[in-house]
Amino acid sequence: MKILVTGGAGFIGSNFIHYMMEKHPDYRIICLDKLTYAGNLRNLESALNRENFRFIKGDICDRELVYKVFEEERPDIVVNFAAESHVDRSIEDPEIFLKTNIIGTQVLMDACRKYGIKRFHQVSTDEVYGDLPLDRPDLKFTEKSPLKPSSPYSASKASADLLVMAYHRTYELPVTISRCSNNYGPYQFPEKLIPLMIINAIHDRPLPVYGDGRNVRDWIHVKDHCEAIDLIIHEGKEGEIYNIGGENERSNIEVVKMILKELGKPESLIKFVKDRPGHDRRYALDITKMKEEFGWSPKISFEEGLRSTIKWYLENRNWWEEIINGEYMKYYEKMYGERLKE
Ligand SMILES: Cc1cn([C@H]2C[C@H](O)[C@@H](COP(=O)(O)OP(=O)(O)O[C@H]3O[C@H](C)C(=O)[C@H](O)[C@H]3O)O2)c(=O)[nH]c1=O
Repeated sequence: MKILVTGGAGFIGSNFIHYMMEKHPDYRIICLDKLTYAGNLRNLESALNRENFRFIKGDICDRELVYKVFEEERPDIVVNFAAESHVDRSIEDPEIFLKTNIIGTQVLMDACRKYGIKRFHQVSTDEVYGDLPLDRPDLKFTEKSPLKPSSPYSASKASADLLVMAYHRTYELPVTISRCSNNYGPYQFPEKLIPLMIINAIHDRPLPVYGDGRNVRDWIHVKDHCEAIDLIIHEGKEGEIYNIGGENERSNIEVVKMILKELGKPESLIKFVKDRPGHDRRYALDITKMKEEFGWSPKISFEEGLRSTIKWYLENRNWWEEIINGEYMKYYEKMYGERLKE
């Protein structure tokens, strides 16, 4: 089996490659990644010298390159992780989100049509459904919930999902889509809540919590997400959408306090800052379909997963010090400088 993993040098993509290499050592894995600010070849260090692994630097929007990769490798399965994924950045500058997340998906699917494929799997997000109110804990999104994205990022992912379903209906492309909740774990770029808070806390820097900190996210360890995708690409039904969630809803302030406690740092580091525009209140997924079709449910508890993630960041300082000593601090200053002064 040959699997083309796009965006495989990013957080979830690289975790997926590690998961697959261990689970299916006989598979050939080809990683196509543009190596944007969020991609890092160091995430793939242990895979790079394996014979059954090939890394190709490139953009999924580059039709010529994508067709060349298909011509050479003839993958059986494509798993599309390649995406611009940070909501705050999409609010600052939506254009690249539309290009990579929508046009890139189209180019990949055109290649799948041209060269033939057993499965095209689109990695999507629970954000396509929009948000839920805090005072209705009984409500959750199912795969049939309407799409109502709030940010340019989630609108781009929802658009791509629609395109994937259209390619299935019109061209009978064998597709599946998974919509996952908030991931955490090793190799996550420190612009996202959990790694940003861990790294700030280690440095005794203020922890910028948006708004009142009561927004709720459903957290899942990245390894549980990878396991679910592995099941869907092999056993999922063509044309189907699957919600993947952690059944682990937490307010942001609760998560931040857990991180501080684990690191032995004071809560006085918490600083409430100006809210994110259009900030989604609560995400919650109904994962009955994954449970009933595959007997899948998340295995890693949040307490255990968060502890091991904090340990990973403490033990891999070189990894993130290299990041924060680069362009990162410019981004940080732009996003948080003013807000932290207010
Ligand atoms: C970076 C940051 C975030 N937050 C809040 C904003 C959110 O309520 C929550 C998580 O934020 P983050 O940007 O880490 O993730 P989401 O906006 O929930 O979106 C994430 O989860 C979905 C499923 C994806 O699909 C996105 O790709 C992924 O980025 O913490 C703060 O309060 N302070 C901060 O400094």
